[in-house]
Amino acid sequence: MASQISKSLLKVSHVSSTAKFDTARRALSVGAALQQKKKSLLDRTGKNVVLVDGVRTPFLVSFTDYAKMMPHELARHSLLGLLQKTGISKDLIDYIVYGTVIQEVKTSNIGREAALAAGFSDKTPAHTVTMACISSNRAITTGVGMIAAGAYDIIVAGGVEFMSDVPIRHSRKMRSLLLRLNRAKTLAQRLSLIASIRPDFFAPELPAVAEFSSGETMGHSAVRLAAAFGASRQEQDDYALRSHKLAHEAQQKGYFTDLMPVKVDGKDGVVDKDNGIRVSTPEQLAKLKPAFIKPHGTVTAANASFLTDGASACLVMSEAKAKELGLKPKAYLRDFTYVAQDPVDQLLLGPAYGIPKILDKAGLKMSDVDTWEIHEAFAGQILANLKAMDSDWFAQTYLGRQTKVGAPDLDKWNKWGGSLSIGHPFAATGVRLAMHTAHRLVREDGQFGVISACAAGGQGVAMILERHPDATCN
Ligand SMILES: CC(=O)SCCNC(=O)CCNC(=O)[C@H](O)C(C)(C)COP(=O)(O)OP(=O)(O)OC[C@H]1O[C@@H](n2cnc3c(N)ncnc32)[C@H](O)[C@@H]1OP(=O)(O)O
Repeated sequence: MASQISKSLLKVSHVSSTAKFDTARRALSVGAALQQKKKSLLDRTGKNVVLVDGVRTPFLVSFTDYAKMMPHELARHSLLGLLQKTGISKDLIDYIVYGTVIQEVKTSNIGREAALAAGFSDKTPAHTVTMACISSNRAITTGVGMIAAGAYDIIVAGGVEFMSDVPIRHSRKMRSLLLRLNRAKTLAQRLSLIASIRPDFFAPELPAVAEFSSGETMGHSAVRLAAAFGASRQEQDDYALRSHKLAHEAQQKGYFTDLMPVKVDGKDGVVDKDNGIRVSTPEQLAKLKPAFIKPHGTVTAANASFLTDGASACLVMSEAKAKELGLKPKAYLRDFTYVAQDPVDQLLLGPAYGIPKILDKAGLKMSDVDTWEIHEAFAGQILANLKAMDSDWFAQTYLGRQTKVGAPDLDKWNKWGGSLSIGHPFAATGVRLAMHTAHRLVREDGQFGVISACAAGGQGVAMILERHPDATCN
């Protein structure tokens, strides 16, 4: 199994640079229309909900060019970028659903603050969702639900994450003291409280990218998961290298058409590229020390997703509404499901549960899927999910199936890189997955794309997008 994956990875990085993309480009250049090879999927909503288009800011390694901004400002850029790209008037937007994971305390409903900052009417409601790394998937599917319920017609969904500035709290002892100090009625009470301060009160509480119920960091969990499924350090490094190579190639070819440049105050020019894509050599990767469990852990800074700043936004409505407005949708949002499992030993296995569930629900086979866009939290997590899906034991023990789900075709898997290379601003990633799916379906002349991601809390999402006949990859 291990060597099969490694061979496939090598094959993918070779194939991606040659015949397939050239064929896709030729097809595009002659304006080839969608040739549906398979039956269209059933519309479950009665509204034929479509993803009209979506954008994102460039994803930047934290503490780089966005470092002095606030998260709602970054989110504002994505909202304005979406209006600019689609040409839709902001007055037509009925509702905004926006994701974030690590909340800036001053802007707890960041969707609302970002909308106001972007000049949306104060009559446009907005709420913020949080579901860890799948928060913007949750925002999109909340929008689908609102449209299906007939509550609204036109929804903006998206997400932002800003790891360059996260809330750091005083210790519990200090917080308690400060709150009591605030309520003290006399000078004597105040002085007595101040006199009770001890040095350990000053130790701050730093946020960790960790699971609340177990206290374990995501990275630590990924090391254990990779070990449980026998994903070696070499395999993880190979996968990470593949991700960076494919992202670099896609970036060079100008495929990231969902990017909207950001002008950062006080800086010359604009930020117009993701800055975490870094193709290294296998030797450089092999030299890196374990990042989480020392000295034997297999997860390093290079085979883990890095802390990222970024925001995204997309436009969702019924197909009829898009037609009425003269908009050309990119994809149908055909189906979705959420899964949840043991947050300790199966924290990052969302795709292994979500993918078979959504395919069964939609009546599709693995071979019907033309593009896979799967969130890469860690290379070891991706390999563990692939191995779980290709295991009869996993299928029988955990999925209640007689036989394994099977291994997806890696020639169709994350062909423009993924979160390991492009970056992973937690709540913004879902829209990036959706837009890469929609655009790849056009470039690769496919019909169905599957998105899946794991999330803290042991949860996960899987979605099916179907290419829209009017779709372009711009
Ligand atoms: C559901 C979910 O999505 S869960 C996932 C949630 N995400 C996470 O948990 C984020 C995980 N990532 C992290 O916490 C951090 O990125 C870490 C801890 C892995 C690494 O952080 P840092 O140590 O600050 O990384 P840093 O960028 O300094 O890299 C460390 C070293 O690796 C090197 N390095 C990093 N990437 C690469 C690469 N692709 N190729 C070669 N070298 C690399 C750096 O150059 C650096 O080398 P140096 O020490 O000689 O300067």
